Formats: sequence, C-alpha cells, structure tokens
Amino acid sequence: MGRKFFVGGNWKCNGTTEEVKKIVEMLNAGKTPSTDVVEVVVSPPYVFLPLVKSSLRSDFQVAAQNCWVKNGGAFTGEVSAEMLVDLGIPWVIIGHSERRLLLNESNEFVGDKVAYALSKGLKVIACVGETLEQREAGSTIEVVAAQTKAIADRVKDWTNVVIAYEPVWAIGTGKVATPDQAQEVHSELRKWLQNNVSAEVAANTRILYGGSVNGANCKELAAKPDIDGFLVGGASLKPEFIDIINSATVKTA
Ligand SMILES: O=C[C@H](O)COP(=O)(O)O
Repeated sequence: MGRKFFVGGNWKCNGTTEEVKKIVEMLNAGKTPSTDVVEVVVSPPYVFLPLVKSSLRSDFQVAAQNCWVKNGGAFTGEVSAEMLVDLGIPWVIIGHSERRLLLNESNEFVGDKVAYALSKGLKVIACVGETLEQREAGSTIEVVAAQTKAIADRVKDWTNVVIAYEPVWAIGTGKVATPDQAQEVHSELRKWLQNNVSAEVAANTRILYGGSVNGANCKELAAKPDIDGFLVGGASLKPEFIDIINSATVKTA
C-alpha cells in the first residue's frame, strides 16, 4: 500500500459564517488532482462543521479540531467523538501543540483521546512536535518519540492514523523548517515506528509536515521522501491552499 499524499487545512479559531462560505466557494472552484493522488481534509471550528460538510465539494473531507477523551456527559464545553460520528464527520485533529501547550494536554491525555476517537470510528490526525527550546537543547527526536510512544502504547491498529509533525517554532511564525530539517525528523519518526511498532506501520503511516507551509515552499517540502503531505494553518484560509494541494503532483512526477 502506497502512502497517498494528504493535505489538511486547519482553520483553527477563525471565521465568520460569511467568511466560511467564501472559503468553501474558493475550495469548490479550485482545480486539484483526483482523490487517487491526494486526500484533502479541511478542519473548521466545531460550529461551522455542518455548514462546511453540507456545502463542500464531495472529493474533500471534513475534520474536527479536537474531541473529548471519552463519551459525553458532564463535561462543559467539550464535544464527544460520538457527536462527530453522529454528524458524519470522518476525521479529527488530536494533540495540536496549541492545545498541548495552552491547555496543558499531556502526552498520555492525547494518547487516550486518539485511542478513544479511533474506537468510535473516527480517523485521526495526531500532532507531534518540539518547541524551540527543546530543539535548541538537542531533544527534538526524544520529544517527538515520547509523544508518538504515548499514542503507540494505546493504539494497535494504525490504519486510520496520520501523524502531523509540527515544530512549534515554525507554527504561524513564517519560519518554516527547511526541507532537510523536516525530512530528518520525518525519517527518524518513521524509524521509530519501524523499531517500536512494525515495519508495516512505518511503511504505510503518512507523516505530514506542518508549520508555515505556503504556496511558495510546498513543492520543495513535498519532494522529500518522508514528507507525505501537510497540515496547513494560515495558508489554508487563502487561495494558495489550492497550490499546496497541487504540490501532491510532485510525488507522481
Ligand atoms: O495545524 C497547523 C499548524 O499549526 C500550522 O500552522 P501555520 O501553517 O499557520 O504555521
């Protein structure tokens, strides 16, 4: 099984109804390769999920940006995996660094969420990545390995998991990791999966890069052998997201 290129658009906490309608129009009008070449998943805030799901072209899918760690109940402000399934949302992003750092989500909590979401039938984009301090201390691989281990300890079937490597220092900063820097971590992560999960999971699991990806830098990043796509923040709200989707053709050229 090959690793199909994957482009995720994480809209984060952005958008009004009117703005969301405009983004969907832009996406629907974009010329992109077929679903044989690229899998596209956009992730609006919860409140816009039904609107986006009902108006988005059928070859693009929708993801939530988070979900609760178990079934619903007295958890004010949370949204459960069951609710996403009920709405027909196939994907969820879990463990984004903004939640790990601002909301103190631990590796274990993220691992529990990934396992629970998978058990309910959701597909998961699981995010990992080091801070600038950790990179400068030389602990990048150790950090992403620990984050991945907390998932691997709880997940047996990796079929519906995509990993997004997002160095925190590159998120929203305009400071993209160089293709070589990203490739190095992706390759180490794949080796980690090979040594700690299985050769099959290492070969088949898509590892996305995220952090200041844009229309200008996507092709060079996409050309790296262990970069299987992107999780895009800021640029996913703009027309250049279509160019980023089209960088998938670098893999088939
Ligand atoms: O989830 C997406 C990442 O946080 C990247 O965000 P960015 O493309 O705005 O740097």
